[in-house]
Amino acid sequence: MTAQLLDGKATAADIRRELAERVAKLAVGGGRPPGLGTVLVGDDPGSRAYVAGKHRDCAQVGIASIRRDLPADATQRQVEDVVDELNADPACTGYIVQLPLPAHLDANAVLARMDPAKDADGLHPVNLGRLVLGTEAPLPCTPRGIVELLRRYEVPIAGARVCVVGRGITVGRPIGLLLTRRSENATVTLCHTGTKGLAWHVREADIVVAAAGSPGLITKDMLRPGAAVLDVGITRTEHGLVGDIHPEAAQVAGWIAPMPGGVGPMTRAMLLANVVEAAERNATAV
Ligand SMILES: Nc1nc(=O)c2c([nH]1)NC[C@@H]1CN(c3ccc(C(=O)N[C@@H](CCC(=O)O)C(=O)O)cc3)C=[N+]21
Repeated sequence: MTAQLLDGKATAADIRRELAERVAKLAVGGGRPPGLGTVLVGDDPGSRAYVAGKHRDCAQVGIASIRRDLPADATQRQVEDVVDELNADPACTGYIVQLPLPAHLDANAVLARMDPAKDADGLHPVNLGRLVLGTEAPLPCTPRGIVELLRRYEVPIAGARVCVVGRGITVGRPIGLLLTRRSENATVTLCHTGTKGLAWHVREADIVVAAAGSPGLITKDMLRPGAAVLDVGITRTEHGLVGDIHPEAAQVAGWIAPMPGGVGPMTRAMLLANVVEAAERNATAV
């Protein structure tokens, strides 16, 4: 038996087509067209590639894009000035600050300075607070992409036992909050570097979300046969990109979202969805 593919690449393409229609409707309504800003500091090749991908996605869906690149030695003040500028720019309806920022910068202070209404990543402290409260907010893109992918392939979520591996702010921490809402109703175990008996926790799970950034961490012997397994890890090695899920896991899993082609493209599609939704909220708010 081999696992069914959770095809993030194809699903993200479907979502982009749906969003392009919604953007066209916004234009008919005479509202302001959505515009996504990106703030990139430094010249990490991975970060550059992601940001370039986001601008290509925008062009495809009809979202304008605004790009602000700063040198690796930019000061806190220079980055915050760009944040202030995008907060004030009416053409920028949503934006992201590409993470990680260089170590000399205070990323939390930068995120907190954003206008929460323009936070396309859902990572502003006010929006993370809303996620805890369960009130309306832009949702973090990767967790939202994972839920959307599971829904479209009809992987049962309600009542499922989910094991999340990794407690990062962009994936591990928020996905537990999302999946335990009443509308999803999963039971979530959050594992991390302090977890004792990781294999035992993973083996209990109907759904495994691997977001640790540890190549090949999840092996086939750890999995419950038939489990849905989503690879969110990306490590750059001399052999190319390597995920957190060992390739042999596909022999045991029921569903697999691979890296590449799984959660990554969904993350990008959800960023676009957050921008379009913010623009729709603006259109009805006037
Ligand atoms: N403020 C902020 N928001 C983010 O959402 C954010 C971030 N910072 N910093 C970095 C991580 C990483 N991330 C990815 C998005 C798409 C792919 C993606 O599309 N991956 C392709 C392959 C990519 C490749 O070939 O390099 C795939 O999995 O098929 C990967 C990684 C968003 N992040």
